[in-house]
Amino acid sequence: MKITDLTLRTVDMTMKFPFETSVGITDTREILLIEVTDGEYVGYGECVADIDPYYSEETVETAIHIIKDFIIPRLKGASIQHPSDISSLLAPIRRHQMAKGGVDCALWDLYAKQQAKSLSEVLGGTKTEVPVGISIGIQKDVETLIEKINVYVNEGYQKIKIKIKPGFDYEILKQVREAFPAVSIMADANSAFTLQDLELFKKMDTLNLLMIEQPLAHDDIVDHSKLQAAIQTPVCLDESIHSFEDARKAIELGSCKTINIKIGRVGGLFEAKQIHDLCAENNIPVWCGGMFETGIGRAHNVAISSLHNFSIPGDTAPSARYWDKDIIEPEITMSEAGTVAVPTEQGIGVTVDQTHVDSITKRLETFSM
Ligand SMILES: O=C(O)CCC(=O)c1ccccc1C(=O)O
Ligand SMILES: [Mg+2]
Repeated sequence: MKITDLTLRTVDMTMKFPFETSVGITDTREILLIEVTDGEYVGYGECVADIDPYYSEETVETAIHIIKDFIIPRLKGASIQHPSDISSLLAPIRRHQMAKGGVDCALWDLYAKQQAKSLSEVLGGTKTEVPVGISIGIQKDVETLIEKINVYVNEGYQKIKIKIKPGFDYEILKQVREAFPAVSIMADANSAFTLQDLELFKKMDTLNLLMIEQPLAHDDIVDHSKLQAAIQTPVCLDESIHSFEDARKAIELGSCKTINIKIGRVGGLFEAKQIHDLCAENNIPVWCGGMFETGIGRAHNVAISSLHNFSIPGDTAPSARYWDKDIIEPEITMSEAGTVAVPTEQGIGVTVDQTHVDSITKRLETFSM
């Protein structure tokens, strides 16, 4: 692969509404974008790190540091034949998955464009559209939550994910289930509970939830295996899984029955595909999580979701979910049936609105490769 330049760009974007999880509230984001070019094509990636270290130890600042001071020097000295080489090239850099993931995605997009293929095709995707779920932040009361769910169900979303935390948990989910007996409903705790809450999870176990996502500590697979043994509802791991090896161990321990694969959390598309394949071999369905991405990150999420074992609707809501104006055109839209089309154009299949991106750019630095 020919690469001539790599550009790091951060853009300031304000979400349509503050989004609360058990970790905190997100309303404005400084988002790190990675652009790689060979002089003819440009590949785009998005680093999903926040500006602060409360959800993840990585931040925009740490990612810029790791990319500038360690990843770029390794890329400069390497001969990359295929983007699947990047994962092993960057393996000596310990962790920093989100920094690696942004660069990895940009290089996969560039490669697909050089091959005149869609990213989905290069990854081995088989679907022409993917089912879409929606993630709903913690609301001020259950009435507000039910009102929002009613709107989203009517818009066609195929999975309703409800953020929970201590005090906004079983009773809320019970009333939601009573209001929507047939809707596919899941809960995401973002590690807000412990095994001391086992009785609470046994009560949730009566609500026919699709899954309970990351109920326990962000770095745990042992307590999750004890919880999964005690309840029928599938446990889904998100924050606990940073790599293929984490997934292998979690499966071996019985810590989960499904995995939320986030490209950025696991270090890029190759690792995400490896985890997808491992789960398929173990009859464990997967789905693609979201991190409030721009259309660039969402386009990567749609591409990876086209692989066959991404059989559960992902958090792949369209551009209008979070942004008054996305940085791509056309924006990602959802059909009335609750699906997003998998682009057939080259690479990620979306065009960056360069005028708009330039107008919201906060930081910009280009490195020759
Ligand atoms: O981007 C989306 O639509 C999903 C957002 C979401 O749920 C989320 C957003 C930020 C951090 C963690 C999570 C999560 O899935 O746990
Ligand atoms: Mg989650």
